[in-house]
Formats: sequence, C-alpha cells, structure tokens
Amino acid sequence: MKPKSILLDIEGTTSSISFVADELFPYARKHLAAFVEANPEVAAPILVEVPGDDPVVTLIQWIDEDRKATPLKTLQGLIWAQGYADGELKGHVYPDTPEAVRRWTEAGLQVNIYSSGSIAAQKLIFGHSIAGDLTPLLGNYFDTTTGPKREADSYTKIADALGLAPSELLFVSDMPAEVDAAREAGLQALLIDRAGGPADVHTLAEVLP
Ligand SMILES: CSCCC(=O)C(=O)COP(=O)(O)O
Ligand SMILES: [Mg+2]
Repeated sequence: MKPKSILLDIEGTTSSISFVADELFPYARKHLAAFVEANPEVAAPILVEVPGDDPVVTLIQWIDEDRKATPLKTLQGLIWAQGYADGELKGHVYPDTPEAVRRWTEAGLQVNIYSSGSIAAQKLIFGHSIAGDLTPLLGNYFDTTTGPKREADSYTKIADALGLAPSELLFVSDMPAEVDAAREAGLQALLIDRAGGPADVHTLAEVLP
C-alpha cells in the first residue's frame, strides 16, 4: 500500500552522523557551562531534571555517551541556536534529502520528522541547512517528548497525532531498533544505510521513486 505520509529520522537518514557527532555535539559540549551561567532562568527548569551533584558534569557525561535524554536534548537545542544564528553551524543534509522531500511533497505526501534531537533543534538543522531553509517543505516534528524512538508506543502516538492509521505512515531510519519498533506499531518502515551496508535503501532517492 502506498503511504499517505512520511516520517524521517535525522542523524544517519537526512543528515550525516559525522555532522551530529563531530560538529553539533562538540559545539554543545564547549558552550554548555557558559550557556547555563548566562541563562539561569532558562536553564533552571531543565537542570532540575538532571541527576547528580553537578548537573553540568552529568550533562557533559551524557553528551560523551550520546544519551538521548530529553533534558540534554532540550539544552543542546538552545545552545545550537546561537551557533546557527552566528553562522558557525550549518545543518548538513545529504543532496538527495531536499530532492526527495520536494518529490514526495509534489506527489501529495506530507513529510514529517521524528528525531531524538529536540523539536527546536530539528527546526534549526533544516532551517539553516546547507541546502537553504527546508522548513517550508516539512509538516510536523516529533521528539522524545512523544516517547523514545525504540518503543512501538511512540509510533502509535505519532500516527494518532497525524490522524493516520499506522499502516498509512512510512518511517525511514538508520537504526534497526527504531525500524523494528515502528513495524511493531504497524507502520511501514525502511532501514537506510548511508555507508552502503545491508539495508532496505541507501539513499532517500530510492524511497517511493
Ligand atoms: C536535531 S539534530 C540533532 C540530532 C540529535 O541530537 C540526535 O541525538 C540524533 O538523533 P536521531 O534520532 O536524529 O538519530
Ligand atoms: Mg538516526
């Protein structure tokens, strides 16, 4: 069955893993302490959700472990905003990403995003991408406030929020555990491997060609 809507992961799907791991995460790591000190009212409600005597130390540890914890993701999005605003960060997208999103949109499919990065961070990467502002092409954004990406229930909630039956939604991700969770919820799902390894597809050009 042809899907009515598409749901895309970011890291490893629309955008390179190295951009997230080697540019975004180090940027947040470098500016975290200064951001918290300069923005105490903004940081306080986020830091209360972080365990440990020194939340900044815990958050740095979480960055190093690539933890997908919601308070860390919220704070990272706020810190990255400055980097995008001053031009130090430009969101990476593979060349086939804007091409595919335009093609699907023209075919009447809505394109949505589901990432562990916060919704604010998602809007930044696509709003300040190397291919320009892609946000006019995107519909709805979902993050870990809906639920973890490896749990089927999260995908059920997303399909509900989009007013679709799960089988009408096609999810694309580079993480087998996320693809499995989406399939468990009844979504159509494709595993993408940008490095050319075993997967359903290797570029977004191959999705609904
Ligand atoms: C929104 S860009 C930053 C992505 C991020 O923080 C992350 O952890 C990547 O997770 P994804 O679910 O897109 O693989
Ligand atoms: Mg991913």
